[in-house]
Amino acid sequence: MITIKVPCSSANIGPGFDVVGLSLSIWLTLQVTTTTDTTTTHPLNCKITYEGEGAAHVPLNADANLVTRTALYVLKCHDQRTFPASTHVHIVNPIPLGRGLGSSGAAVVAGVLLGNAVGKLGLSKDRMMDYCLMIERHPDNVMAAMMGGFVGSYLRELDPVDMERKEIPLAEVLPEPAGGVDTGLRPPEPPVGIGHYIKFGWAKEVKAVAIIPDFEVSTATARGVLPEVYSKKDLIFNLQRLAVLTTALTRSPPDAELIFQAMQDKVHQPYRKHLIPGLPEILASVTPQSHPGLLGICLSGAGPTILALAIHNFEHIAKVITARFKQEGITCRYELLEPAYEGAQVIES
Ligand SMILES: Nc1ncnc2c1ncn2[C@@H]1O[C@H](COP(=O)(O)OP(=O)(O)O)[C@@H](O)[C@H]1O
Ligand SMILES: N[C@@H](CCOP(=O)(O)O)C(=O)O
Repeated sequence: MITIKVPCSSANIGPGFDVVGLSLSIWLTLQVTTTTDTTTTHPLNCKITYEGEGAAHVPLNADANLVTRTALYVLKCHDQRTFPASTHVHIVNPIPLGRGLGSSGAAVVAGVLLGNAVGKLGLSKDRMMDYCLMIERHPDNVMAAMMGGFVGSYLRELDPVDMERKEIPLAEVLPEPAGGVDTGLRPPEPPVGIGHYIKFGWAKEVKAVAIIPDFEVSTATARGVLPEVYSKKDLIFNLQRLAVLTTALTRSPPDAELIFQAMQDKVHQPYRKHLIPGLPEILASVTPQSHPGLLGICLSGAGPTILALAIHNFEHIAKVITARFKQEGITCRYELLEPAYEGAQVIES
């Protein structure tokens, strides 16, 4: 059996829009075996079973499910048109979908690892990132999920030929489901070295409380409300804070006042407030002064999850934010999470 484990992630951490990501301790797991049911043949040789978040609507056909569709992309780039005969992929997914905890990033990373493993391709993690970035085109979630921990990344400026390949419409990279029928087309291979990253340190006592509302915000929708251009003032506001934040979160004991201010943002959160009722009030009212133990608070990824970084008082902080959402008629659950330092793993047994 091959087991593939990929952590969820929280992108942005306030000012680091599309730049920083923190992998966290909720794990998407794939169990890959050979199916014993030889009476049924599955399209593209792949039987999918699924349990966990979104089980009622996540597709179970290999050319539609994001995990196996991604794996097929990697396989087809290596002239393997299907999964090896009788592949069975059992997906266990505790990452809530569309909540800003990087479920799609984890699915893409898991899919690339799956393609690499079943196709026996021997790709490095760095090369696999290129495949991930052809599909999820902001690096923060996929980089953190693959590499683990608190990660900063940038996309290299590509030469015009590579840029053309990288900008190929997503529909050509991941063609629409063809009902198990192979279109015969070889998909575009990624340029080499699209994304580059560095792992920051992390003060061990800092934990992440994720307050997860019971509604979804698709990342595509939440990117659609952002402006095309920003003022110099707002850009400098974020850059100043991000420069301080990445080191402030490594220091022990953490400086709550410094971190709280360094987690302020003017690039994405203000524009997303219409998608998340109560967001500005929550971000402004939960502070280290009002809630000892709190270090900083932000929208997790594109939301609607709120991420509170804290060193103690976790339950109280979660309950206060949950109560504020309740005033808006929104119910929440919360999880106390730790960084997933090791990132994505493939275990063969
Ligand atoms: N394990 C999975 N298997 C299949 N599809 C998934 C999985 N995880 C996420 N997805 C797809 O990704 C979508 C959510 O992506 P997105 O809107 O980017 O939100 P998130 O913030 O959770 O990444 C889901 O609606 C689903 O289509
Ligand atoms: N930088 C992206 C991150 C999206 O994260 P997700 O977990 O909501 O998919 C953005 O803010 O759009």
